[in-house]
Amino acid sequence: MIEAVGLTKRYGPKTAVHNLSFQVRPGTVTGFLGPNGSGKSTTMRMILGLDAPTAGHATIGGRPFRQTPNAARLVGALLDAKAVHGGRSARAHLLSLAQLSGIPAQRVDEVLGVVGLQDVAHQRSKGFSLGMGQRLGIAAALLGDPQVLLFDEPVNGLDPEGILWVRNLMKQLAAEGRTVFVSSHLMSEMALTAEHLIVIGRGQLLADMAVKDFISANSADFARVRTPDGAPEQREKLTAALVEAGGQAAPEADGALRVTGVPLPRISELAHAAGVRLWELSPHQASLEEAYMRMTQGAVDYRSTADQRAGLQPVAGYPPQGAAAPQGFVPGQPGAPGQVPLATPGPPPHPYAPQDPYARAVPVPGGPVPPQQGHPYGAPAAYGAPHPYGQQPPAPSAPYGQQPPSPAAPYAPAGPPAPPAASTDQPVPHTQDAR
Ligand SMILES: Nc1ncnc2c1ncn2[C@@H]1O[C@H](COP(=O)(O)OP(=O)(O)OP(=O)(O)O)[C@@H](O)[C@H]1O
Repeated sequence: MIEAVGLTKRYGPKTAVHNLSFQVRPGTVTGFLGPNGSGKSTTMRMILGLDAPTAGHATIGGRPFRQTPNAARLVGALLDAKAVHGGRSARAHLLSLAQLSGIPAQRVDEVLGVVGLQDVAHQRSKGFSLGMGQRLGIAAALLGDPQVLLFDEPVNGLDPEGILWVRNLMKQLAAEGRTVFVSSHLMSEMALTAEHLIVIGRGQLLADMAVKDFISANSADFARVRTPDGAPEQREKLTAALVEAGGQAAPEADGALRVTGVPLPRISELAHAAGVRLWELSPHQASLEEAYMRMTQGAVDYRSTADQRAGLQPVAGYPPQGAAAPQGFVPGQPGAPGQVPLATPGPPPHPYAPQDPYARAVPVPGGPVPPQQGHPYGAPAAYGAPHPYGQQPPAPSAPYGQQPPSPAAPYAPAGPPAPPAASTDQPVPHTQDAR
């Protein structure tokens, strides 16, 4: 388990993290969310002993990282995919990490296969693309078969197949009882991956709760109701009945009604009583993205403005920015675990456009998991389409990826170095993790 208690970090006048307390428990994927500059990386660095807190402390398994014997073997982390010696091959990089922690070379080849880099294992990492670098960083994090894993933006730069693979990897690692703490800006991905969320804004805790609770606490569900086209009087009749019943009915662009404040069965009864036929009556739940946007509106430091010269306009359907924006965060009021410090009581007005394009991204904890495809982490067989290797500069690192061999998974003595892989245009498959 990871625990932060009153964690605070100041850089001169800048308070990056303020009085942050939370726990990350084993067995579930915990998402770490927050706007740019909110302090996620700083928090992870303090957990890993890379930055000293100004106040408070963080522990992993009950001890500060730096005071844990062989701490580097307890934790695997991907913090900065660029922190790697670009002149080394992927295999040499992992081998050096493994040797520092007494991990057999065989494990290096295993994790190279797990992340789908086996065919480029002997290429210098400075020629790796962003996504390949991420894969190398994930390989380093897995190297020691650690019980605690921290990933800072692990899907950054990955192709769709890679994103799916990382999603299944995180879930599988958590299902094995490990502690998995992962930051991401991809809300739809977090909704599919994490069961629990820790959300921060301007260094302070905004929420510490289950994904489903976070969504229901920060969004307003609604029903879409559609009466027959070409019969506006039907819609008006129903609107009047809904309002009389205490609900709200707002017209949508396509002629449907967005109804709040009246449960679905009651809408049906009201329509029946008014003699109004319905073409549609469907429930809609807000997405994690909507809930997140609503909560963090007041804690966003960096906002875009419309480019007047280019004639660009803000994206339709997104909430107004500035003073009129819904305020989900009260500056100066640190949140308590599980607390949602909304500035205004009750569900705030829905800031989004009538359509709800994200409704299907709503997480269903305990719901169906994408099908496994022969890989313990559910990775599809292929790394992806033929990859333009060597297009991008840097590659990753994960200084804490090392761990001792598990007693249950004895490693064979290191064998001779694998021969350089033949060049291929074929997708590179992930292989099974032989732990
Ligand atoms: N070494 C440093 N010196 C001074 N300020 C720093 C330092 N590291 C981080 N900060 C500041 O602390 C704040 C939090 O930064 P941090 O990188 O932790 O945010 P983040 O949530 O990870 O952001 P992002 O989502 O953009 O990666 C920022 O304002 C940043 O400028």
